[in-house]
Amino acid sequence: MKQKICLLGATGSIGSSTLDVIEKHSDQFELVSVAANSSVERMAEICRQFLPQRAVMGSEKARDALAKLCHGLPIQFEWGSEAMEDIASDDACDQVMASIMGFAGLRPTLAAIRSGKRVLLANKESLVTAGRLFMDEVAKHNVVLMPIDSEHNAIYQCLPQTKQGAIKRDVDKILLTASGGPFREFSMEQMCAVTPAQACAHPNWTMGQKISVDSASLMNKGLELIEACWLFDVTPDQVQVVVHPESIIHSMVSYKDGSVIAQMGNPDMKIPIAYGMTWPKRVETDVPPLDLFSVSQLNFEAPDIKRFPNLRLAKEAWFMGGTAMATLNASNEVAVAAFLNKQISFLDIARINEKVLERSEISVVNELGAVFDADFEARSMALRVIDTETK
Ligand SMILES: NC(=O)C1=CN([C@@H]2O[C@H](COP(=O)(O)OP(=O)(O)OC[C@H]3O[C@@H](n4cnc5c(N)ncnc54)[C@H](OP(=O)(O)O)[C@@H]3O)[C@@H](O)[C@H]2O)C=CC1
Ligand SMILES: CC(=O)[C@@H](O)[C@H](O)COP(=O)(O)O
Ligand SMILES: [Mn+2]
Repeated sequence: MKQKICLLGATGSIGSSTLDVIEKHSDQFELVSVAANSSVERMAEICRQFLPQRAVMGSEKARDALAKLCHGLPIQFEWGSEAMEDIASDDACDQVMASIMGFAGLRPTLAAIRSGKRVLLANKESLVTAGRLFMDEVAKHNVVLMPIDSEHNAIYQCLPQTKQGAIKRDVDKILLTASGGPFREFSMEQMCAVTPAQACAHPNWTMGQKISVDSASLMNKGLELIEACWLFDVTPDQVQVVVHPESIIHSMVSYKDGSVIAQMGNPDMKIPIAYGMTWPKRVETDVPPLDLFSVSQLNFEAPDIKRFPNLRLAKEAWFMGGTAMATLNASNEVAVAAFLNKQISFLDIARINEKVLERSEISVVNELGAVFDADFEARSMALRVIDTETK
């Protein structure tokens, strides 16, 4: 029986790598539903090639445009967040790739969890913002949650495996690798004037714009630190961020006997995606095998939180607890969008995040509404800060 896949964020970078894996292993996988926001032409190509049963867009206008481009295809065209939740929980699928960018991915990812699907989690923002509630739902519905983020997938691979999944046993600490991004060696003065194009030019990975900017500001590592804490039930004190500019080691687990187990490979998301889709088995990918002679050297250094304060802010948000992580994430999403629109400078991103985190009221998260309220408030505050500072 083929595994039936629902692909949320089909038109993005993770979406595209997932489609490559599905295509290469079409004897094992079938794409049954897809969702994206507004990239109608790319979605039309996907629909023509894979003929999913259902395709959902972010707006009615985008849905209508897609339906027009795909006229005659036996596909149900829909729009809106409820339809996204519906395809993610539909009986027609077995696995959901959660690869919508940002907080917008939270509701459909939770819908997938609540309906017991295998969840392939790329959308780190949903776990970072909803944290404990998210993990409680995973436990309640006995869901296989496969981390797709390369570092977390690596950590998962480095842990002892059971039929239920990886377990944390005899672990001393997690070594979370970071490339350091395109500005690893830049001074503050140099970072003042960097452009969105420079920030999006990641040295090792080809990714969407938002996560690329996050990598450049080290917010990606901050989000990943929180992500690791929720996924592997550790605190930031048990996670050491290690800058490793080559992105060959994707993370490591250090055990109490002094052993360190690392997962390595060429930096290509098809590896963690295929692993998540086929676990506990492995399948071939078209990623070239790692040639250590051509890599030649692996380097390591400590992160510099003075130049990259977002990493510190993420750690602080974890210790503040409650809605602090949703607040920081929302501020960052707004600030990154403003940077990409050339409204603010690169260094303003962390400044805005710090102000919003400092000024926001942090509350306990007893139910999902608290997360959505914090997200809304922090977005409004971030926009106000940007508005005042750019006048
Ligand atoms: N790219 C990578 O290598 C990695 C990515 N991740 C995570 O995976 C997620 C996706 O990243 P990436 O693929 O790079 O991002 P992209 O920007 O390339 O793609 C984002 C996808 O999400 C869709 N989308 C955005 N907003 C909405 C919305 N409101 N409703 C529905 N769909 C929406 C986009 O649709 P449209 O095209 O129509 O806008 C697109 O399909 C992020 O959370 C990121 O942190 C994690 C590890 C690695
Ligand atoms: C591919 C992936 O998982 C990204 O999150 C990547 O790790 C970004 O790299 P850095 O944030 O380490 O620069
Ligand atoms: Mn990552």
